Amino acid sequence: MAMVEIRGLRKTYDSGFEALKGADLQIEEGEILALLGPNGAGKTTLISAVCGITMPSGGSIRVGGHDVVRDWRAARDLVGLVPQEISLEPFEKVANTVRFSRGLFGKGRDDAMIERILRRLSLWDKRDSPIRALSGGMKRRVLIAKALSHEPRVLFLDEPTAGVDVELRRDMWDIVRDLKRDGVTIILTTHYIEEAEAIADRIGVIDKGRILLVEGKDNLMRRMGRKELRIELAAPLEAIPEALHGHDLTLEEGGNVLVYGYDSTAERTGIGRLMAAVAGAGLVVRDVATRQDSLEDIFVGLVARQEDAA
Ligand SMILES: Nc1ncnc2c1ncn2[C@@H]1O[C@H](COP(=O)(O)OP(=O)(O)OP(=O)(O)O)[C@@H](O)[C@H]1O
Repeated sequence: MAMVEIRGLRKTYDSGFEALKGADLQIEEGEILALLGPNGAGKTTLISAVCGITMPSGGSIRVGGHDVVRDWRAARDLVGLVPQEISLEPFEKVANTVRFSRGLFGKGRDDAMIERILRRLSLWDKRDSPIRALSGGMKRRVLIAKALSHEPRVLFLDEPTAGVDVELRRDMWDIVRDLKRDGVTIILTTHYIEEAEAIADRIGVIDKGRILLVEGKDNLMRRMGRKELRIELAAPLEAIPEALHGHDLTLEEGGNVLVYGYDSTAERTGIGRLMAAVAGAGLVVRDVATRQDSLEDIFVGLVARQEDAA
């Protein structure tokens, strides 16, 4: 059974704006899913619907088998949310605010548990500091601690690293990986392809209220990863010589580089034939390099294709 099961999810806001247009998504227990999409794609709306903050207009959502509308209390119990915006009580102390969050879920006081969470997030030394005395990075950690305070099985992180520096971003990634090791299912939204590439098991791409694709990260890169062979020439060419016209080539960098696009998973890439033809045409090769599409290229391609189809 999937830990989170979203079927045909629609959300039309009171303004009449359709933020989700029938989204389907299944998230397995213990995986890290990165939901990638541009501004306004519907990421926050989707998370809010799963967490019971936004009422869906149609479709269904189950968490751990519990319907988030009919059986909201059981569903909500399983879910922790780290919101995008930092909203914390400035004068409250770190440990108290986390303890309070746990209480909101009707869970009994458990100081050992709170200590474990604070230690894991390197907040233990700050437990008696008022929130306002913390750095931005520490505040983000407090948000995570609060979300973990009732021991959820599923954690949503809404753009956890928006606007944070590289070091803190890497810290966040370590925290997320650590939680996964404990078996927590993690869904994070992000604008950063680098982030999805670094920590996700699977990647979902959402745009204009629709999930365009969900696929294993490695698979996605392999399936869609076109490769390029770049042949640097000793002398620039004005045009591609006739002898090479049968190959799928373009001339770049002022005629100094011949670029050959190929599918690296194909049985025959055509590289051997091409290199023989290049030598046969009397061209002197200075260097050869290959380049693979990044997730960024794939993502841009997907969104553009959807726009073409609309
Ligand atoms: N309460 C609301 N009333 C009307 N429209 C809304 C409301 N909340 C969000 N929207 C609209 O729904 C669309 C999706 O918003 P959402 O916040 O889910 O996107 P997002 O993918 O999280 O974007 P971002 O990356 O900018 O956070 C946007 O066009 C937004 O303006």
